[in-house]
Amino acid sequence: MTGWKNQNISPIEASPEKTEDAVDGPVAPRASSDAADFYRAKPVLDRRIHIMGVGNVGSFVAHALRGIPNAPPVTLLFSHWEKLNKWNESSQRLTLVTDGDAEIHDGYDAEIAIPRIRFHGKEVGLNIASQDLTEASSESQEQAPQALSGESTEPINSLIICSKAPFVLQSLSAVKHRLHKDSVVLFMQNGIGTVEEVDREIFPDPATRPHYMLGVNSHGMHNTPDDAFTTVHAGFGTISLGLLPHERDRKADAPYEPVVKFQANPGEPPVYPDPPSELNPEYPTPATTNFHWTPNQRYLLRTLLRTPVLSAASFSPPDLLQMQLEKLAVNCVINPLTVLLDARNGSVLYNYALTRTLRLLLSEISLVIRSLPELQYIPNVSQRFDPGRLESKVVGVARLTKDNISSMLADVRSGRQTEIDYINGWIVKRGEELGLRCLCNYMMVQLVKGKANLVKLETSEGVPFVQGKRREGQLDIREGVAGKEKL
Ligand SMILES: CC(C)(CO)[C@@H](O)C(=O)[O-]
Repeated sequence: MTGWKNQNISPIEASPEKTEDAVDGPVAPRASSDAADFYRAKPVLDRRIHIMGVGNVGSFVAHALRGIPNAPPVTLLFSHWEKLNKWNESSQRLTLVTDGDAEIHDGYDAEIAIPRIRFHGKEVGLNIASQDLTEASSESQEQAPQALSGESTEPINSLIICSKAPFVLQSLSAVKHRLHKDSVVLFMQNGIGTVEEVDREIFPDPATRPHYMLGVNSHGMHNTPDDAFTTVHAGFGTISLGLLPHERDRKADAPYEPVVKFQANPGEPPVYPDPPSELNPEYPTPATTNFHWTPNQRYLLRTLLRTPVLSAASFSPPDLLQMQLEKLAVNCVINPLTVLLDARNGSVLYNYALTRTLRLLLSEISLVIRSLPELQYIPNVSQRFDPGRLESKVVGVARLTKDNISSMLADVRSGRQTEIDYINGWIVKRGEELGLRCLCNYMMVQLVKGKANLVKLETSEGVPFVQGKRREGQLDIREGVAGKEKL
């Protein structure tokens, strides 16, 4: 062990008042060390939490939040009138089924926020079929009304976005004018890469960009076929939470500085993990892992942490990133393989041909992750992301969830867009940036897309749609079967 610390510390670390505990703006003096006093120092004015993406994860979080003492007001943001109307006609309650017991929570508000279709970084309207996409110009974005009929224009201070990764941009487009620089957006998606897209396309100006948080979920949920507002909590997990540093505070690819884990004797210099033999001049200066929390971030974190069913815990940005990457590695193997095999998660076990396949994938994934500049000075990254250890992780999750249908297989079977671009696709993209060619992962991306296209074709082609009640011998066939002449 060596005493090592980069002399070129970032401005955040250099300013003592901006520690993890600092809040924006003037704060009342801390009269006591009581935690409640500390949190009361700058109360959050708006306790309302908006939840976008009312699928399994969104419903689970919304249900949990309304179950705590002094529950916050929760607004569900629906993306389709059909589902909102269904909600309005229902008892307006969410049900969570755990081990056969149903728990019902109510008191929700509901709003519509219609996803804006985007094409090449621009909003092009609401219905992709009605647009000439090749002629989509920048005008279409400027001319697009900010709020559509029925949509609210009230500011949103705390938003949890649970939409699937490919729909995050469309969904956020619908509320971007309601988010401001002090809002907090908590991202809860599988895969990686949505936040970078949101920065580029929705909030390109760091000065007006909201603050972000990230949630890595390992709870297993599924829906119930006959009730859109009932979710089954099938597997107990955790939600790891943390803030995503704002660009104002940290360069996106700056390595994180190792954190002092041990201080043998008070008063003696801290012991740092083994340093790199010398700092790589190609990387930006290491950034601190201590970032200040804004009042809205702090409020959202605190509320989620006091919601027992979520089993939420908070982590520093580099720890959270590593958890996200571990989950990504597991998803990179189980999700595409179960799609290609059209089989449950356990199918990747006890099959040596598949073990060889997953080892090829993991060797690329491990190399990309271990080469990420962000993790360069974090101790034990090589061991944590060693291909052998990742294989144990994959096998462990496949065993635990052996009877489950992976989320990607479920998407392909029902003709929905998959998250493959944010899973294996992210590995391919980061690999390219680092000069590493990930051919196996690239092939997985293409095979999954190919399989999804095939399923869509098979389910649409030549299948007559029967409308209404048939009398004997009578068959009504709807016009315009995909890929065919009109019948
Ligand atoms: C781990 C996993 C593959 C288990 O089903 C899950 O993350 C999923 O379905 O995406």
